[in-house]
This record gives sequence, C-alpha cells and structure tokens, in this order.
Amino acid sequence: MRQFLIAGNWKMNAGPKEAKALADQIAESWEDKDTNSEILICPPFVSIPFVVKRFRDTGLKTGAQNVHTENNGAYTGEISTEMIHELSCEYVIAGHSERRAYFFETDELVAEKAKKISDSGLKPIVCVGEKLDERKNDIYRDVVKNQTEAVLELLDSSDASQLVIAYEPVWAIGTGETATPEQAQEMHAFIRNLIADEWGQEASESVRILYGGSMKPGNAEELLSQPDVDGGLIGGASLKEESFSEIISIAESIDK
Ligand SMILES: O=C[C@H](O)COP(=O)(O)O
Repeated sequence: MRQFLIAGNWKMNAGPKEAKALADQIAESWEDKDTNSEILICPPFVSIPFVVKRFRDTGLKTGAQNVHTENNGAYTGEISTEMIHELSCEYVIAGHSERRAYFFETDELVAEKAKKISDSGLKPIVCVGEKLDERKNDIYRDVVKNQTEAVLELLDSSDASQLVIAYEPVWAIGTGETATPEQAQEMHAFIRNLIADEWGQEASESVRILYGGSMKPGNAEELLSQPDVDGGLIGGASLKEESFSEIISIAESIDK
C-alpha cells in the first residue's frame, strides 16, 4: 500500500523567523505521534535550515521547492542538489506551475531537474497540471500526458518508489476552487496509466500521486479517499498549523 504524503509548500512565504515559529507548532503537534502518513514541509531556501533543525529526530521531513540541474558553478541565484542534500532535505519539488509560468520552465527542463534530483539521492515531487483554458478546450489530458511522459522518459522504472507526482490543476491553485474528487481521481488514474504504459503495472502502483489545488480541511477527506490520490501538496492551508494539522488528521483517519 502507498503511504500518504502530506506535503506543505510554503512558496515564497515564511522567512526564518516565521518558519521557526510555524515549524515549532507543527512539530509540537506531530513529533511524538506514530503517524501512518509522511509529513513534509518545503520552506523557502533561506528557512530550510531552521525547519530541518526543529524537525530533527521528529520523523517530520523537509524539502526544497526548486533546484538547478548543475552541481555548482556560475549560476547566480541558483541552488544545487548537493547543497540541498547537505541540509538533510529528502524531497525537492520540480516544475511547480508557478515556476513553469513565471520562470518559463519547460517540460524538458522539469524532466532534467527530476532526473538530477533522483540521481542525487533525493526524491522528486514533479508537478503537472493543466491551465483553465486547456481544460475548457478539452486538451487537458494531452497537456498532462506531455508533462508526465517527459519525466518518465528520463527516469527509469527503478526510480518509481522514490518518485512523487503532484497533479495540480492550475485553475485550482490559490483560487479557492478545487477539482471535484471525480475530476481528481480521473486525472490521477490517467497519470498512473501513463506510468503503467511506460514502466509497467507494478512500478505504476508504487508511484505516489498527490493532489494540489486549494486542498483544505473541508475538502481533504473526499479528495484523499479517492483510490489514486496518495496525499496532498498543500499551499495556503499549510501556512497555518491548525489547517495543516487538520488535513494530516483526516489523512490518518482514512483507511484504503
Ligand atoms: O504547491 C501547492 C499548490 O500550488 C496548491 O496551493 P494552494 O493549496 O494554495 O492552492
């Protein structure tokens, strides 16, 4: 059975001071609990050391939101997998829709990042998802297929258990609008079938596919209960300990 991954993406929120306080609250709620779910926070780079420090020996995990494909060199403003590894992070997000939209990351670059993350012994969380016009024009499956297949071509079926894909319909991110459980399940099953076609059924069953896009306590149960939804990549609701913890508690109560 796939373990739920409940991941908070703080985006460009929570500098060191705020991150320390929030990590402290989250740790206080979950550090002594033997949870079935994996709990992860991806803070901004500058806040990672503070979250790592607070989460040490608690079982709670820390990740990064982005990475460069080179180990080091003249890439002003960039961060490498080696650096993230040194900070004891376990996961790195690649190809979030905000990076695709504002920093022009292509499917190919996102796939290269996923490969680099994986080769470095870190676990990639690769984001895929269509924009509103792509859904309205009924090309959303093609968009998600291209995004997913670019990654599957560079990685290998032996990477399956370390790979996480986050299906995040762009029209649902930070908008308060959420995909219905049926829409989410349809796309999660579609992605899993793409993986099965490339890597085989067994490998496809071990890839975790998270849902992202206005997940909150009020809709988490329906979404997380879907057979192919293996957790959440949570933005806004992860910035408050109460709502993030509530989603974790919901995940803990679901028996699939
Ligand atoms: O990475 C997280 C997603 O973009 C979802 O963000 P949101 O929960 O604020 O809609």
